[in-house]
Amino acid sequence: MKLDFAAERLPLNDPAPLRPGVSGETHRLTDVVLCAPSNLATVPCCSVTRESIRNGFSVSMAQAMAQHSALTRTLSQRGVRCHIVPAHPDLADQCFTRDVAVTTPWGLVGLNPALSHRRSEVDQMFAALARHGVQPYDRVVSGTIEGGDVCVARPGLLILGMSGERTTAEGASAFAAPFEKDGWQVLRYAFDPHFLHLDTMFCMLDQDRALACVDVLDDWFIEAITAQGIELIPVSYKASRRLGCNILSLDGKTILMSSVSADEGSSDGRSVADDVRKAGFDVVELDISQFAACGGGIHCLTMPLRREPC
Ligand SMILES: NC(=[NH2+])NCCC[C@H](N)C(=O)O
Repeated sequence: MKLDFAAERLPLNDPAPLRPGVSGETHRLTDVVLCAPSNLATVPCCSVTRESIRNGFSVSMAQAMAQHSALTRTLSQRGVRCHIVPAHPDLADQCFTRDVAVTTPWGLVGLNPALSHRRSEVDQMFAALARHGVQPYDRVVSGTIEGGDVCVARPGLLILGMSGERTTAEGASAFAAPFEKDGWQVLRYAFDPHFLHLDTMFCMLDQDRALACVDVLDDWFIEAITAQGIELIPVSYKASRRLGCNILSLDGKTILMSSVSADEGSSDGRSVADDVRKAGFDVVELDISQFAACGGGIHCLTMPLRREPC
């Protein structure tokens, strides 16, 4: 079934149009924005994709479309409304909707991607949203910032990654301003551009637990997170490179994650999914190998538009 952007959910005369709002990464997800990978290609703009190219990988469009459909179907089956942005032929990374906008407690904020080939993705998403009455609340125009570096962890705590290449200190500050004004604590984490985005190394599972690639995260960051009462479930570097850390929490209980197998780099012969299951979560594993080879996982493929409570 082809899902048009919000078509069935947001009739023009809808008395209660969708109000974007997210105040925590693990509140119940009701609405999410995706974009089909119709034009997915290996752009050598991150370390993982460059490795794929070196290894002779090229995208199988049939597999990418099938994997993305399975993701959309899984979300729909779990009661999440999927809003699909039309794919533009010039935008090879457009399926990674996470990076171009972030929903905050006050509404949708357009970001300022660092890479020129990703900049117009913001306009594409906003045009699709506008056709259904959803308007952005703000847009970052100073510095650069990409959504993979933004973790609205839980009410009162915002975590921002800054590699200096994708997200700069200036972009992070511009995004953080309304949070700081509202009294949120903002944790800024600077790391090497090799790791691309914060969400390749750190993702919230529920209010008090997160997956974390402790091998590569700085000690001070691990301590700062732990001091927040957030327990870390470790993910190996190899598994996080396969986007094993890059998960989507549907409600703090159900986790959509990649089926990275144990021999692709998990500790003690267990997969990351095994560890998350053991911690008591309901895990749904999906094959996203085509996207992982292009540097993005399930967190990158999904841009939450509303979570409740928000
Ligand atoms: N949130 C993320 N980690 N997104 C991954 C984006 C991957 C994409 N190839 C890029 O380099 O921009």
